Amino acid sequence: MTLRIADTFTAALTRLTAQEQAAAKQAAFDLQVDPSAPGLSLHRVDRSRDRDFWTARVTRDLRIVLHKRGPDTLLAWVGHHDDAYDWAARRRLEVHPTTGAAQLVEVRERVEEIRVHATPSTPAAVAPPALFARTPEETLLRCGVPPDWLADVRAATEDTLFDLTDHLPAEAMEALLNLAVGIEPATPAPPADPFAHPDAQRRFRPLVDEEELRRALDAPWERWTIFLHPAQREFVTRDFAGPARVTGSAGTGKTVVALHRAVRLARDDPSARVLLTTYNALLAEGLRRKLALLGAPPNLTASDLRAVALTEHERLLGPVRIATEAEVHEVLASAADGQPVDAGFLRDEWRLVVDARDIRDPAIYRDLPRHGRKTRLTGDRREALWAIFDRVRGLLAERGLKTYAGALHDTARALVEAGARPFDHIVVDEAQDLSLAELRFLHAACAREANGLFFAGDIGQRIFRPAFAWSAEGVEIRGRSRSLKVNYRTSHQIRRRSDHLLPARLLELDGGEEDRTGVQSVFEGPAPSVRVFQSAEEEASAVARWIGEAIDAGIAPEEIGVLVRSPDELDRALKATRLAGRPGEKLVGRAAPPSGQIALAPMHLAKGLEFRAVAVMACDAGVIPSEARLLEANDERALEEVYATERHLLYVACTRARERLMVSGVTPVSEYLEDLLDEGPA
Ligand SMILES: Nc1ncnc2c1ncn2[C@@H]1O[C@H](COP(=O)(O)OP(=O)(O)OP(=O)(O)O)[C@@H](O)[C@H]1O
Repeated sequence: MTLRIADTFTAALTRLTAQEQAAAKQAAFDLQVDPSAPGLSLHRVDRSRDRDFWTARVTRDLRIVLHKRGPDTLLAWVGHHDDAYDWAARRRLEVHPTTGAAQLVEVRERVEEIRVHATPSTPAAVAPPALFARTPEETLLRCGVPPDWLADVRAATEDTLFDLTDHLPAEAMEALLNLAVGIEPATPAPPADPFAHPDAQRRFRPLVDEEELRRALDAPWERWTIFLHPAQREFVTRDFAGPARVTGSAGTGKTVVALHRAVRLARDDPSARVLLTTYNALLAEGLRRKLALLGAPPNLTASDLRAVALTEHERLLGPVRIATEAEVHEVLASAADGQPVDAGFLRDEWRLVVDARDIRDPAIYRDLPRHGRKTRLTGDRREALWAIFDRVRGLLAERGLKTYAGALHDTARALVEAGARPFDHIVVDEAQDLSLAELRFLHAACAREANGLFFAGDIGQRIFRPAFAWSAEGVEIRGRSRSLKVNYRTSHQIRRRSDHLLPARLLELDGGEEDRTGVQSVFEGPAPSVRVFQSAEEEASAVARWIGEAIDAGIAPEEIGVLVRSPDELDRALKATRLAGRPGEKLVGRAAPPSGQIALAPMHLAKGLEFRAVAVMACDAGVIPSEARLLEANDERALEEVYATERHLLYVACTRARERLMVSGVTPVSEYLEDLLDEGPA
């Protein structure tokens, strides 16, 4: 027997109470062991056109809907008795005549309430045109639209297309959204096995053993644990001859790819040492939590980069103490004592050039092309500066200190010299924020070229580290980098508005270009609210009202986040939540939102989190972009960098929202709000 689980089953399971879920899971296990066990009292659903639908008894009132054909059993749905029979009566499992994919299709004539044809709020004179009125039928069929639904699709306008979301198979809906923006459906040859079609693989997953069934049922709301998009699956399973990368805007499932790929590599070769890593400890903790849902094999380590690097340093070079930022500043000041050099310039020159690139030779410093640093330096000036940097290294060594970048460079060198590369495969999440030293370390730590380094990241979300050309470090991903285009996290409305913050194309220093267009969200929600207030009090009251509305709409406090630019604005967030009668909890230095409470967080900490509702507040001029950072910028290039990363930060904050987003500030507001205020074309 082949037992499969449908995504409709996991979705239905999440709608049950915890007690009902436990009972349903037990029944699913019983079914896997013996689908004809008498306790399940199987009944055929006589009202269904599809004679292969059955129900299995879970409790007096709960039923699992099964589809049984030949040796195949599909867990299709679960719910209360009458709902279960109704659900099955309205469905058919069929093979799409054009794509050849297995589909659970809603029977058109049984759907009474479909609004597609009705446009009561729009007078006929201004009714928007039907999107696919002239599209050939054959193209719609290639999208996977079930033949019964062709007429509805033809009648759909921009305003009504999303009404079809609950009725059409998800893959057909996505293909239509693509078609609406000019992307033709891909047409793989129909497979011999309808369940082997990439569209079907997203909806039906064979369960090989009890362990897999347990994992699928333990976290049914995390649908990514079982149902991957074909583009995601490709990144997971594909073998690459060299370093490769998955990109994509916020919420397109890059982390999901990184997790599955790391697990896949570790399972394929139990003797391979696999590392899943990211740039900070909070994000690594998040990865470990998610990895637990996939059942990580023992040869897979998930850890933050700093911890991995310092462990390797200790193994090869002994323990190290990393200088704090204050210690580095102090050493720089002592080394420059008496010299006429600007402290800010010196710090940047050390941090962004000499230490970042591990320049140890004065001749190299003298001849260094100053990409990314616009200040011109004469030969004499470079010599004087070099003398200072030389003293800096001496002082650090005297004090038994290394900078983090310095420790990474030393470890990378030691790894190469010893030929002791600790990992066979390394998967890096949030790779846009890797520093040059970190990339060099990773390159040195990875033993294999094929399937060696794999990166997941979005250059539009680079918020911490300056950009640099990866190819100059021997990491050549060009030709092995592609982006994901389906957004699973944010509603169509929130994604579209947040996208206004970034250009449609982002350039990379290697000469690569990332095209951010053509992304589709899989669901709709209310339009984001972008507001400008006269005072902080007014803003706090409005955010409080907005929180109240979200809670009234059934969103739990822990599903709400209030994000601000920096810890300095957290009190404004706290005030708003107090006014809402739900004082939030500040999320400083923790990975997970507090249970039962609204999370208040600075934007930098929001990476890795997501909430059903997000208020991004206190976006005033001077707050974002941060005035302090702008004042610190020493040259035009540094200024551009501040503007870009602050913009990315706001983008990160807005895209943590799944369903509802409010963005606000007190006048004069941040210049970035202008972009968000503009609703753009619908
Ligand atoms: N195949 C899938 N099916 C259902 N949900 C998915 C799928 N892939 C991703 N998701 C969900 O989409 C959301 C975003 O996924 P993920 O965090 O991997 O995106 P990301 O591209 O890494 O985002 P960001 O760039 O913001 O870090 C998560 O809630 C995840 O559970």
